[in-house]
Amino acid sequence: MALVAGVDSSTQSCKVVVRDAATGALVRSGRASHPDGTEVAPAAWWDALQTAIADAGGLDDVDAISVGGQQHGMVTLDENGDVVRDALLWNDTRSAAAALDLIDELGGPQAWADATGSVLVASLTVTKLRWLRDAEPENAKRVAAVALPHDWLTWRLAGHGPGTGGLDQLVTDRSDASGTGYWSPTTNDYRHDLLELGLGHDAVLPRVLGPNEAGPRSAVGARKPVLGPGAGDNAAAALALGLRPGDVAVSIGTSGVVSAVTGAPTTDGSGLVNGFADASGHFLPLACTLNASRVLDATARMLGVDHAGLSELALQAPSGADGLVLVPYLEGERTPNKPDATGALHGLRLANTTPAHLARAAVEGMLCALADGVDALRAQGVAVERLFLIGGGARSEAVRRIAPSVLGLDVLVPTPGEYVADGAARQAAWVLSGTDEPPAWSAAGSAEVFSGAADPRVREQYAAVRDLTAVRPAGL
Ligand SMILES: Nc1ncnc2c1ncn2[C@@H]1O[C@H](COP(=O)(O)OP(=O)(O)O)[C@@H](O)[C@H]1O
Ligand SMILES: O=C(CO)[C@@H](O)[C@H](O)COP(=O)(O)O
Repeated sequence: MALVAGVDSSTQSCKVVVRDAATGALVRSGRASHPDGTEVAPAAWWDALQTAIADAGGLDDVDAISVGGQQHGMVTLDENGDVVRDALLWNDTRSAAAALDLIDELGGPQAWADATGSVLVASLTVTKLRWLRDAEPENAKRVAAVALPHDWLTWRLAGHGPGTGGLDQLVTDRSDASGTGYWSPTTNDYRHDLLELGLGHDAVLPRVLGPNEAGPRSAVGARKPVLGPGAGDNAAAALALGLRPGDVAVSIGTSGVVSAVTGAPTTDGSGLVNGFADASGHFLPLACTLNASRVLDATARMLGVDHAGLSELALQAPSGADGLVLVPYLEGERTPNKPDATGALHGLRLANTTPAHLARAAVEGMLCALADGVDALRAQGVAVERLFLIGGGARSEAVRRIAPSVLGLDVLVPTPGEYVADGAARQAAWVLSGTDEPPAWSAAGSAEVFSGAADPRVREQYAAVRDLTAVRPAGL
């Protein structure tokens, strides 16, 4: 039995699954936590990967491995392969002004959407490079190569690292390259001119492998498993779910993501939909919020309950929480682009100031932002017939039961699992097989269907107040 491994190096943790390459059966798994914060030393991801691999029983019997991971994070390397500074993550908003500058310099939002599939916001890597050029020019000058979290971990698994050089051995895939702001999903080419516009000079970029193209061999694991191209986390999840036309994945992790696999690229000049590539050779239009599972975490904390307690409370209050609306911009927001916004509670009355109402408002507010994302995908011509709910937040009973009324469709909840790591494992099996198509197995198993009538009032009351938010006070 050949075994493959898949990794999800996500914002909050690292997960590893080991699966049977032929059947997809889960053999074992492991995990480890990542540090908090939007600025992280990449070494912490490497340490967590080691721990998660050990927790998953090691790689000695594994023949192929692929790494999926959080998108966009800026990993800068000097010519020796040393990290120049801590990575800025996808949810770090300090480059919001740089995004606006770059948009102006290229000729407006549509110019970026046409060139790269996406209008720039602070999440995209090129804006972080511009911030680096302006705020830390000495660091910017030392940058010899730019990678993303999954590229860097793949490179480390191949035996490279601080002091080894070997920048020309960096590899990536279409899906993650498409979130940089200097790669075109339509032409499949880097735009070194846009990289230079951001960073101020050219640099080595990882070679973009095809969806089932073998990378280097891993230095970790007795059999020196072949490394797959890896993927951005959302593309990996789509590969695990085996999304078909009409299927939309709604992921509630640190980020809230609505995405679909399509045969044609999108170039949304409004910026609501990022026109990314997927991990199967197609496209992945995607709307992403900065505020999803942590809105639930924070509300549970405020109420002094755990996730189960929050869910119970939310289900005690009526749909619409008697007019209480939570706008969930706790970390600023990306979709819509409001990097300096804060969250807000609207409609407070004596009748709705209960823990149950607050819990319900948190679940509904978080889901309303995702429902806006579903609408944004529809506006780009994406068919929305089936919604798959995944990510840590999909483990919440309240989220599952309230989602149909807010999203306006039944939701399918696959057996809770690590779909990003599973998609990476499926990619590894694809690379190992050398076939044109990925292996027939999907990791989704059977999905539980949650139904319920749409309650348009919930979205109406949210739409009425979602722009009424305060800006984060200076210095905070
Ligand atoms: N039962 C639950 N209800 C609500 N949220 C949950 C539940 N279980 C886990 N979470 C939250 O899900 C998040 C982790 O999900 P995950 O998809 O792994 O995130 P990420 O990929 O961003 O690291 C955490 O914020 C965690 O608190
Ligand atoms: O920025 C995006 C997508 O564009 C996020 O989806 C990140 O890729 C982080 O994902 P999670 O850690 O929340 O799963």
